[in-house]
Amino acid sequence: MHLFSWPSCIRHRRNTHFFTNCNCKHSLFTKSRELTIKSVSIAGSLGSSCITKIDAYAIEKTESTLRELCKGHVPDHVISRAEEVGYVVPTDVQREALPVLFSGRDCVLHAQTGSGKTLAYLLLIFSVVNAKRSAVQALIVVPTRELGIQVTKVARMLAANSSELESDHKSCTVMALLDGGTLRRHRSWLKAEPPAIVIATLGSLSQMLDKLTFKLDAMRVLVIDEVDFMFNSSKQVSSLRKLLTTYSSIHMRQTIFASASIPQHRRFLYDCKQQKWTKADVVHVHVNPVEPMPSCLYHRFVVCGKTERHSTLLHLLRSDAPQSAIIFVGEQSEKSKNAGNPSPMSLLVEFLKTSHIECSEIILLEENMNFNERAASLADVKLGGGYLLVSTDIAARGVDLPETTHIYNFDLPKDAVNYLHRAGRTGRKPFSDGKCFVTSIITSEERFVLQRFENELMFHCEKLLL
Ligand SMILES: Nc1ncnc2c1ncn2[C@@H]1O[C@H](COP(=O)(O)OP(=O)(O)OP(=O)(O)O)[C@@H](O)[C@H]1O
Repeated sequence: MHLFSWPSCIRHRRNTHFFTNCNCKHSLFTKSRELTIKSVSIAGSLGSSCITKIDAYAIEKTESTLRELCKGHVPDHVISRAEEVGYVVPTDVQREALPVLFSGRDCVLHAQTGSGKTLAYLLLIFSVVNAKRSAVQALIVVPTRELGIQVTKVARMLAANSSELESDHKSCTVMALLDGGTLRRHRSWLKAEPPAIVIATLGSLSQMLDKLTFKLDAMRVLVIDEVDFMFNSSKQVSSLRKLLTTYSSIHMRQTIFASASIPQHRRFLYDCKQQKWTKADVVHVHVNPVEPMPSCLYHRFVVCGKTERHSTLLHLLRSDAPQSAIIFVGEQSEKSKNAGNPSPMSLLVEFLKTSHIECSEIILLEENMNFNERAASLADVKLGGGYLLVSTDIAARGVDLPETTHIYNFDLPKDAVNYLHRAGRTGRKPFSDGKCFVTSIITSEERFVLQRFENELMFHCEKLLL
């Protein structure tokens, strides 16, 4: 055990909490209970002498590999597929969650954006489903079609036969049942040869369940991704409760909730047990509770007048010269729509296109596009090369574009949770220490809003002078 010398203000350690004798009332939390200290930061109001970020030290941590973690649980060909695409070393949430998941316990995966929660629950699913069984055995529910397309892609990649050696192996079938799809084809597929794994948006799933064309009696794993969003969006919450308590029972399934943000998580865990959304012994795997956002993110803000937002953004794009960036724009108000005004998105894209910025591709993604246009937009982004994605918050949850290095809040998000998820669209390379930038363009009246986000999410936002 090689403990390095803690700052003098650290008085002593009890279990996994550190107490200080500073009068600035802050305390230091380790990241997890195995005394593994990867990087901890001092939370709370800090006296200047103590602002130190204690650098990464692993105490007694022998790095395990994904293959070792999954041994005896996940079929070898699935692990080989994961290794082929670079998933060799587990991320923190995978290292902490997989042993709990393989034990069969219900689990709430609560870890930063881009930390690998998707792979964690997919590996669990592949350890449970039997490809030879013709029945839906695992169901993953997602809030948006875009996230559903992405999770389906990873699931199908893991399910594919990696080489001829496994050609006798029947690979798991994966169905995407997403809003905007023609459910007729899905109905015949479900009747003929039910897939082992289904990824669904709640709207499409509810339609199929209500029409009894979708049977859950063989379901062994139910995953609700972006769970806080699902419970908070009024359109979906009644269907979600029905799915959790009527269409299936907690005793017949392993339930997994995943999100990077679970506001008032103690209350949520209490509700999970009370409402019988999960079993009473559900495990809350909370990785890095003192840093809700990845430490590689560098937060900045620029103050400008209401009419200077476009020119300020243009200045930032020219000085940052990002190869791949996402610009988040607020949704158009109903009043503005009814007045027949052009959307802020289209005005901004028009401005950027006529400003000849050095960026190959300006791509638009917003709610009032139809599903095929939305899928085409994201497909354009994934084709490689640089991109400038201009989007509303539809791209804020779960969308995985690892090449993104810059996020611009052209309009501030409506709350801290949305700030966290927008910011989380960058910094998505788990083992890279590359810096990623989150820049907000605000008026002086909005400064207090951003300050509130800083307090809630415990981060510091640097003022940028152009
Ligand atoms: N073990 C791993 N090794 C290397 N890369 C990984 C590993 N696990 C996941 N990744 C990559 O990390 C990125 C983020 O993974 P993922 O989308 O699962 O994160 P997440 O926690 O679900 O994020 P969000 O909360 O934003 O949905 C993806 O590009 C994924 O390919």
